Amino acid sequence: MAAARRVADTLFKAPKVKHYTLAFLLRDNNGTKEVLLGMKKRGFGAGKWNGFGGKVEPTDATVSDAAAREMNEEALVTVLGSDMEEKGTLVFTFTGKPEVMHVHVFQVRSYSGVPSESDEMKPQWFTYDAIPYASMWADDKYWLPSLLEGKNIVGQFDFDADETKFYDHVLDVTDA
Ligand SMILES: Nc1nc2c([nH]c(=O)n2[C@H]2C[C@H](O)[C@@H](COP(=O)(O)OP(=O)(O)OP(=O)(O)O)O2)c(=O)[nH]1
Ligand SMILES: [Mg+2]
Ligand SMILES: [Mg+2]
Repeated sequence: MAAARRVADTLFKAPKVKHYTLAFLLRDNNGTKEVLLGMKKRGFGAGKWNGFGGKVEPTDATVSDAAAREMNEEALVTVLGSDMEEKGTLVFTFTGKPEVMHVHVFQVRSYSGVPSESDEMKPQWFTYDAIPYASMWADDKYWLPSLLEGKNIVGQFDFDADETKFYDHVLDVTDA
């Protein structure tokens, strides 16, 4: 549990911590497992494929509710906070930025509606062998395969100021 210890110390020492959600919608498509990713159209991480999520707001009752709200806003589906399955924590630091990002990671299998394009995301289903890691955040290939295997993750990635590569990381993967 080395990563959990490091994450705890980073959060404890950070001048400011901002909470985010990140959720992956999963489906079984006639026996083939698929995950919904969205091409981010604006803001932080624009031009990258990612799961759905965003800032936890003071009006969200819980982090799970925030994850469901963001999924609903960005993929135009209906998901309940109670259907969000917590899968772990990722912490991101950026050189020169005092603020630390605390990302709460979820998966969800139960939803209604058809994923559709929103102002922020253009959704697309991907089979697990076709995840576009080259067009995702640099850290994702370290932990997303484990997440898709059903594992839980705790990690920290310390990025350079330009947000393109990380110079240090710790990651714990545990069975669910
Ligand atoms: N996969 C992955 N996701 C990341 C990384 N870093 C990072 O912030 N994210 C996620 C967490 C959030 O889901 C998202 C950033 O939040 P956001 O900018 O989409 O916030 P939001 O939806 O509230 O946006 P807005 O309404 O304020 O425009 O990106 C990363 O390294 N890998
Ligand atoms: Mg977002
Ligand atoms: Mg938001």
